[in-house]
This record gives sequence, C-alpha cells and structure tokens, in this order.
Amino acid sequence: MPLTLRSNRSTLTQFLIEERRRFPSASGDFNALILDVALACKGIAKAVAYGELAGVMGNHSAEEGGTVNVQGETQKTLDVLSNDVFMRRTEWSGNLAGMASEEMDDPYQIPKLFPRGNYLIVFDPLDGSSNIDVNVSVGSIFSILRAPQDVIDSGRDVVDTDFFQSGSQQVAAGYALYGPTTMMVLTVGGGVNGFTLDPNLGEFMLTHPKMHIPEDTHEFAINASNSRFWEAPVTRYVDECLAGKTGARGKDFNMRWIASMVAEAHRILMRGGVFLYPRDTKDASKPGRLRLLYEANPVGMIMEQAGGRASTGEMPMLDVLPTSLHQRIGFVFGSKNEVDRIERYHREPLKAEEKNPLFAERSLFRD
Ligand SMILES: O=P(O)(O)OC[C@H]1O[C@](O)(COP(=O)(O)O)[C@@H](O)[C@@H]1O
Ligand SMILES: [Mg+2]
Ligand SMILES: [Mg+2]
Repeated sequence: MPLTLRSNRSTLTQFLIEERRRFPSASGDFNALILDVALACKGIAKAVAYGELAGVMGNHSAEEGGTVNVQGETQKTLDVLSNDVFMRRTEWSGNLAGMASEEMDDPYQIPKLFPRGNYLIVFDPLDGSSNIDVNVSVGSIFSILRAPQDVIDSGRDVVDTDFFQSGSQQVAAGYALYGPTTMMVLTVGGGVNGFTLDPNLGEFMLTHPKMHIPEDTHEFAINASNSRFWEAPVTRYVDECLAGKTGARGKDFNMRWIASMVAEAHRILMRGGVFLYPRDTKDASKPGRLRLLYEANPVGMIMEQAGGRASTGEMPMLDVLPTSLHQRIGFVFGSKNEVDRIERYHREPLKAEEKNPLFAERSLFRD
C-alpha cells in the first residue's frame, strides 16, 4: 500500500535546527550529537528488526569476549552490538568528553585520534534485552550531561565522579523504542516530542509533538512476583489498586507488565499510568533493580517534562546525587497524582494492620 507522506511534518534535523534558533548562542555541537545518537538508534533498529536472520539473537558468546556485564547480568549478543554501535556513532565527532554505559564497567575514554568535546553521554544501549528472544519491544535510553569545566579545559580522561550529577543537570534525555514502529522520544528541556522513523526516507519525523501525561490513571505496572519483598507503603498502594471499586480508591485498576521499562515508559507517555520498580528487600546489595544514571534519570526527565512525575518513592528522582556509575535505585514514575500518592504513603506512619501482615487485607484474621 503506498504511503502518503505528509509534507508538513518536520524531520528530527529540522526540529533541532528550529530549537536552536531559539537559543542563538548554542554551538551546534549539541544538535550534531543528537543526530549521531539518532543514527546509532537507526542502526540498532535495523539489527533488532533482522533478528535471527542476522544471527544476532541469544547470549553473547564467551569466544567473542565474555558474557557477563558489570551488573553480573548475562549479556545478549544485541546488548554488545548495540553498545558498540552507540560508541562508534558518537565517539568521532568532537562533541563528547566521555561516555558511560550499562555494558561497560568503567567510563569510556574518547580515543586520542578524535577531538574531545563538552558533553558526556550515558546510555543503556538495549533496555528490556532479556525479552529480545521473544520478540517483545526493546529500546535504547540515553542521558546527556555537560562535562565538568576542568574536563573541558584540560581535555583529561573522564572518571566515574564526572558523571555524578543529579538528573536535574541533564541537558537532554531520550529513548528509542524498537516496536512495531521505531520511535525516538526526546527532551531537550522544553517539553517532550516523539518522532517516528520513516523507513523509506530513513528519517525520524515529528509525529507526536508536545507529549503530555494525564495526571490521573487507572493502570499500574509492577512485577508482582516480588510482592513478598515490598516495603509496606508499596503493598498498601498495590492492595488498594487491586481492591478496585470496593476499596479505598473506589475505582477499578488495570495492570500491565512488559518487563521492558522503555516500552512501559512509552505506554505511560501515550495514555498515562504508573510504573513501580520499588526498592525492596530481595537482595540487600541491590537497593532497587533499575539503574540511576542511564535508566531512572533519563526516563525521569522525560516524565517530568511531559507533566508526569518521577520519584524514588520517597523523593524526586532528579534530585538524587549519584554515588556510583551503576547505582541501582527504586523507581516510580508516571501520572502525577499517582506518584504523589505513593510518595505520601512513604511519608505517612503505618497503621497497625499494615505493619502486621496477619491483619492485612485478604489475611487469615480478616473477615
Ligand atoms: O525481569 P524483571 O525483574 O521484571 O525486570 C524487568 C526490568 O529489567 C529491565 O529489563 C532492565 O533493563 P536491561 O534489559 O537494560 O538490563 C527493565 O527494562 C525492566 O523493567
Ligand atoms: Mg535497561
Ligand atoms: Mg540494557
């Protein structure tokens, strides 16, 4: 079926140029960096789309350099490939002072043969990759920070602490979603805009201008298999959602869990909802599942810029000062009123029945 191309749509390049006109002092390096990232995402989208045909499914083999990342997680072939694409597409242009990724233990130094620039990029090259073999939507997440002034002045190698900037310091954040269509969702600080990849033109076209998250929702997302490890405020919140019309909330809720955060973030951006991967007691060494610098902060910035909220459960995510490169953290985001409510539950003292599971809703001692 021939596609009718709407000529009035902006391309990502046009959009960035128009944005830059509003800030005449901007150097243009930043736009070039975003376009490099977009090109990396197009490359990853192709690899994901070819899947088994390109021999890129399954775990990364030990002969090709190892199978476990710094998080102790088995790397998929596509994790490694996507990481490589991100690095190669962004390292050369003179816009970056350094980068860090989920798939690299330490910060990556821009090779000496390339000039160094003013920005740092942190990325999750493939989010939701445990789903890749079952053909569920996955994506890439990125966060752009300004490099510390002494890094810019001296051109020195970057170290972990250069990246320890709160999420509110991000210059830009975004993700690409490799779903039925490939999309890029971007914020440069003035709202959130969504671009769909036109496969014929090879261009991201502005299809979702000024994305906005409804303040209320009746849809929540959480991995309920962890419920025995949740803290009481989270149990209270989920129990109230499950109780539906008959409970404290007085309305029914729907539940979703894709296990691909980038896809959940996109659903929430499109129609509202709340996502929780809270801090829990499952593993004392992991205060949460998701990573602050390249998952929670960029998705958090997008949520806040779209009128939603992002929180640790206790405080705004974007106010957290990072203490390590691969730091994990509890993450709650989405429709504003739900995130506010979850934060309030964390502040409120527990009632006796919430402290004692024997008296909780659906317990032995409750009629
Ligand atoms: O398997 P679980 O515990 O439900 O965790 C799912 C979460 O893990 C993640 O896949 C982690 O991201 P990576 O795939 O980049 O490691 C999130 O996208 C998702 O929300
Ligand atoms: Mg991830
Ligand atoms: Mg990943």
